[in-house]
Amino acid sequence: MRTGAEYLTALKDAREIYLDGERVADVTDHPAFAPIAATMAELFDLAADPANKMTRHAPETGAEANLVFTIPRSRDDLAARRHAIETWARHTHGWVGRSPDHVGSFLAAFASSPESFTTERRDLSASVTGYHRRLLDENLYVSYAIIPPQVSRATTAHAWEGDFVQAGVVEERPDGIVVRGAQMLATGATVADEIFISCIKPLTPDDRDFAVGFTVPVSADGLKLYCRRPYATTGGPYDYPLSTRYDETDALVVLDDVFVPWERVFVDRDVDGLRRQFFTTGAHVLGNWQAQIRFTVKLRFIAGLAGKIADVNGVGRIPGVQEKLGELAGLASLVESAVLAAEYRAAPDGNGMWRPDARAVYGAMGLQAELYPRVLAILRDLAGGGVLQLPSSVADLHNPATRADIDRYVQSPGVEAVERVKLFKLVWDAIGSEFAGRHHQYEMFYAGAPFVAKGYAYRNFGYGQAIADVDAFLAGYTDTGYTGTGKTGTSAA
Ligand SMILES: Cc1cc2nc3c(=O)[nH]c(=O)nc-3n(C[C@H](O)[C@H](O)[C@H](O)COP(=O)(O)OP(=O)(O)OC[C@H]3O[C@@H](n4cnc5c(N)ncnc54)[C@H](O)[C@@H]3O)c2cc1C
Repeated sequence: MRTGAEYLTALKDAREIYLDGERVADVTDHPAFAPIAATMAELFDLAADPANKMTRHAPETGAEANLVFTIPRSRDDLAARRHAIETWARHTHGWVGRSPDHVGSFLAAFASSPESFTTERRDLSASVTGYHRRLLDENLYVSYAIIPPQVSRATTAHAWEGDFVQAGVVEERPDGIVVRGAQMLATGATVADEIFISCIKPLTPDDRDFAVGFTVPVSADGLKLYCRRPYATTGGPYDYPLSTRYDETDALVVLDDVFVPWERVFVDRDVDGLRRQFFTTGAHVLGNWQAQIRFTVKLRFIAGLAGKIADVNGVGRIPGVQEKLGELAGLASLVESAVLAAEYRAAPDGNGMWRPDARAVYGAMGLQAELYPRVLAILRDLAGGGVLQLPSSVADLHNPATRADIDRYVQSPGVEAVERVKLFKLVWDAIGSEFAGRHHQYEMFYAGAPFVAKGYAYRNFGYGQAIADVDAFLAGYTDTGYTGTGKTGTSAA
């Protein structure tokens, strides 16, 4: 199994990353990227340690592989997968959204359904299964960019001014395709091995050239990453304990005529193929189950922060405060329950891949855009001004001239200043720093805009059965009395 050190060595390649108008020479020693690269390396080391039970035999390769990249073929496999995902998520307390298990889950599900990548025009099934074997063998970190750049949402790319703003095929060669254009928003790509580029937003037949799915090494010729402002450099670990460790960085991916060989192409100018890729294969539900497992861990951590603030501030016994903590506990438990319900109601699909229950996964995902802001609001409410009644940085604790005042005025019963300041700086990094603001946006948008996430919940709820139950009830009486035919008490299976 690939170790963290091996992963870090592999990042020292010719990747073209731009930050503040300059090209980044080496992500592993750049202050904006080295911390998250180190965190990802820790994840690979965790997976490689047999004590963590994160590997299992993969029939596709005949060797031990990282469990999070394998195809779940039984209920036990799903349970083991959840444990492995939790092990990684607990390491970052849920603050790293795009750890390698996210896109890895999509890729595993793709490979479970090779026929979804076969059309009369082209058979790309061997590309998908071959790439999955590489993922298992090489333990790769793949990130993705599957959303068109936010140019206009009034139309799709074919109607935009300028050719190939969204990534599309400009040329076909005997050995592959040449891709030009951009795609958003590749979280983690700066420190990934490879990027999966595709489009999950619905396209029209006129967008055929943009209907692609393929992987490229981050160091591919012509591939550029334009990063947003980094947060890892905001301050030190005491002042910004989350920013300095877990800033995944987000980047716009630009492809300047990047050549992609056929063995890396999964969907080639096939609008329906994109839907099959994400939905017929079960990739979307398996990948987003990972996201909800990770979210569960983060919510428990936030609940822990809230409970600790209440303790330190001496308000934990007040019924009104317990009500707020109770609401937070309820929200966290709801998501955890959805994760477990998805596993409990999982079933094998036609290819024998066990799919987490879509209603449970999408039910939680559909609520996330309201749930996360509510969770933050409760934490803000409990924190009060404590997150601002803080020294500007740890330097004030190190200066004897200021330390005495901080020791005297920024403490709580049984909690020395250095510990109280530490806690409240952590809380600020969760609710108020730029890192926190990005996380707020992330949880609302990572699976699509809120209206999109609710669309999944709507379509997978089983409204047909729910409406049929109401119809059956309505049929049980008329304006003259009971008909005797109405069934009550039916419920969706
Ligand atoms: C921090 C962060 C990390 C991300 N990481 C990744 C990643 O790793 N990989 C990746 O591929 N993507 C990633 N994304 C991108 C994410 O998938 C998109 O943000 C998401 O799909 C929504 O698209 P959009 O941002 O273009 O919003 P838009 O589609 O432009 O929507 C923005 C808003 O416009 C309104 N709106 C637009 N269209 C409609 C409509 N038809 N009906 C009703 N209202 C509408 C809604 O208010 C909507 O919320 C990330 C996003 C964020 C914020």
